[in-house]
Amino acid sequence: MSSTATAKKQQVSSGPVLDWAAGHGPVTGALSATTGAFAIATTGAATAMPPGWVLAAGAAGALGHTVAGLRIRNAGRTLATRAASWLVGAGWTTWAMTTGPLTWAALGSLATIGVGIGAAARASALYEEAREEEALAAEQRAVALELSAERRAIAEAWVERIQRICSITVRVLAVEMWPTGTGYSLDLEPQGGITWDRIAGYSVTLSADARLPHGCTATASPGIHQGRTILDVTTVNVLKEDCPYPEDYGRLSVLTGLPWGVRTNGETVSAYLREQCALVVGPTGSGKTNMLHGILASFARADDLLTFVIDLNAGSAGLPWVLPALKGELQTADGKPVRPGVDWLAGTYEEALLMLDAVLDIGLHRKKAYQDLLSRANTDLLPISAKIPQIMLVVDEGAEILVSTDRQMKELAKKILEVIRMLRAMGIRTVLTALGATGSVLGNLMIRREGKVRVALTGGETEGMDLGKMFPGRRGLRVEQAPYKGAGFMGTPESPAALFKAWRILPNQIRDITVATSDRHPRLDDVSARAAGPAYARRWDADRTAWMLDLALTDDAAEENPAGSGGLNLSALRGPDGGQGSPEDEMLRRFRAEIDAQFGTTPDPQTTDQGDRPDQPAGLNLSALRGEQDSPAQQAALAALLAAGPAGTGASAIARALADAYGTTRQTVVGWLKTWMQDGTCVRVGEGTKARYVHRSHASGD
Ligand SMILES: Nc1ncnc2c1ncn2[C@@H]1O[C@H](COP(=O)(O)OP(=O)(O)OP(=O)(O)O)[C@@H](O)[C@H]1O
Repeated sequence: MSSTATAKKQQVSSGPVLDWAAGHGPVTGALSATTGAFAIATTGAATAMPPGWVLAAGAAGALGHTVAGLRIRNAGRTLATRAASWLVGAGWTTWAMTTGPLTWAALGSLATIGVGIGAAARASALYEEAREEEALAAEQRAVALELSAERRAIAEAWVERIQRICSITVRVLAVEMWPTGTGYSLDLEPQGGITWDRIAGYSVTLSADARLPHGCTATASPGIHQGRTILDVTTVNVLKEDCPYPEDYGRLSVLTGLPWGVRTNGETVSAYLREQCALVVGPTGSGKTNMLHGILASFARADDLLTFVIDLNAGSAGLPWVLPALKGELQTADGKPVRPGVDWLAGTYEEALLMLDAVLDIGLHRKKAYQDLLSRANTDLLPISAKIPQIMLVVDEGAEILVSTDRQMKELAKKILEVIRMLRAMGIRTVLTALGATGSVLGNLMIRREGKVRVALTGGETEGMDLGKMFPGRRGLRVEQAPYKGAGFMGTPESPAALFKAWRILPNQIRDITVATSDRHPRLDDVSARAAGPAYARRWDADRTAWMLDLALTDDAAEENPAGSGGLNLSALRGPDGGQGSPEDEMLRRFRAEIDAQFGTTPDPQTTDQGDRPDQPAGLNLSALRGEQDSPAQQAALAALLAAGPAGTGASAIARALADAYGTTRQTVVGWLKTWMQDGTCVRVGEGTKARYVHRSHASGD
């Protein structure tokens, strides 16, 4: 008894060993069947295997495949083809075993059977495929039928409603259900040359007639051409819910749009500010400050924007973006200090004036200095990039500054308007906020013309909220449609004014974004930094940022000691005799030293031989806050200065002396020397490259 036959018998009876549903292509299937049959026939003939066994195995094979085929719902003809292949194969094997498999007749008929099985398998595979596709298509047809029944019902209802209420006959060309499930859009063709604004005028009545829930609207806007209208119908009030600021802090660009919130259909609404200025109106409590943080977040995420903020209300709009970094509370993943999320923050009139003068100087200088670049690029718009960043000037309650009658405010207003009027091409744009959309704010031609990105946060407030003036030509917008904090209307040249919700952004997200975007902020290009001069370079100096820390200290002190007699005392803000610093002092000192070393935007003039004059500083230089005398390196520097005697010494010589022991850079020594000069510890003799520093104990004797 041959072992092959036994094995085959075992396989047939043991069932699970064979996978009857195992896939074979027509060619491999036919090959496998014929070679298998031939092998069994030759072995069977040689070992005198009873031919009946092969027939039994063939019948079992046919049965197994039929059962498996039924299970996966193969077509009848596929089952028949498979079963027939098994039976024909088994029949040939039985015949060949009795008559001898190695004859021309046996081999020829086996080849013919192989070709036959292949062809039949191919035909049944094609048939199965076609069957599957047809089943799928039928399923889709059923879904589409159901959907189109719903769409048809919507279309019919709106054709009837518009006819009844507006007396306008419309044809509905399409109904698109929003993927968010919060409404749908109708593509309408009003008959008789009627335009979209006629339907828009009936928006409120149409919404009421459609029994839309509160906060939902039917808003008409222009379609693909003048004879078409899009009617957006919201059926779920998404404005009521909080929309948290998305956790993706990915890279943005002013050229590709800055997302500021979401529409009622869940789509993101973006501002394109390369050429446009923006106006954000919101009465107290409407969520304006929150929205401003969302805007600053979008600017921080862009790698071709630098943000300058003016907030005369104690800088509160910009402080959350600056203070945590300035106080050294933040660190990047690799332990580096973090750059503030805005590049310049002015909280006082004087600082705002400095900033505006610098911005105007930058703009005017860019016009001259980039002439070549503009002609090479064949454009009159400065090509903005990470190398030549756009400056976004954000002025909180700026619209109120523009209409103020106060002398100082008028001075600022004049400069803000100059920026808006003259510096579009040179990549300087503004975002102004206002408490109300009143005639006095929107009466300004410059704002109307240049500030077409407009946001009105209503918070349900109707006073001073003239939506008609804010979004001229856009009918059917009513304050009552958005009575929620952070909700309102936003319109841009690209996206007509409609309801939207500003993302809710929390302080910890501001900190996270500050960290995540720290190494993404561009540097002010050299041309601009030179034009802006010391006003820009020294924007983080102690005397100019003291107010921020004072505010923080006042807050901390108030918390710790209501009487106001305690609290933190940062040695950076003290005189040299201030004594030991707290851990906060140390952190501040380290932050300033590192940020000076890493983020110098332009060379600090005191680090160049000729520029050793305090009246010509440049670069992000926080050294003025380095007043502490408690670091060993600084003590060593002081000792070197003393040791130099009346002849004095230079910053380079001191840095060289300290380099090995402390790794101190020349820039750091320059900072110490400057502080010592200011507090009288040393004096400078000589100018330019001949400048030497002499300790006061030697200088006074002369
Ligand atoms: N987009 C928003 N989503 C949800 N809630 C918001 C949103 N914006 C603001 N709020 C809520 O409204 C409150 C007031 O917001 P915000 O301080 O931004 O208003 P404001 O208009 O600047 O008011 P004020 O001028 O008094 O500061 C917030 O504390 C928050 O609870």
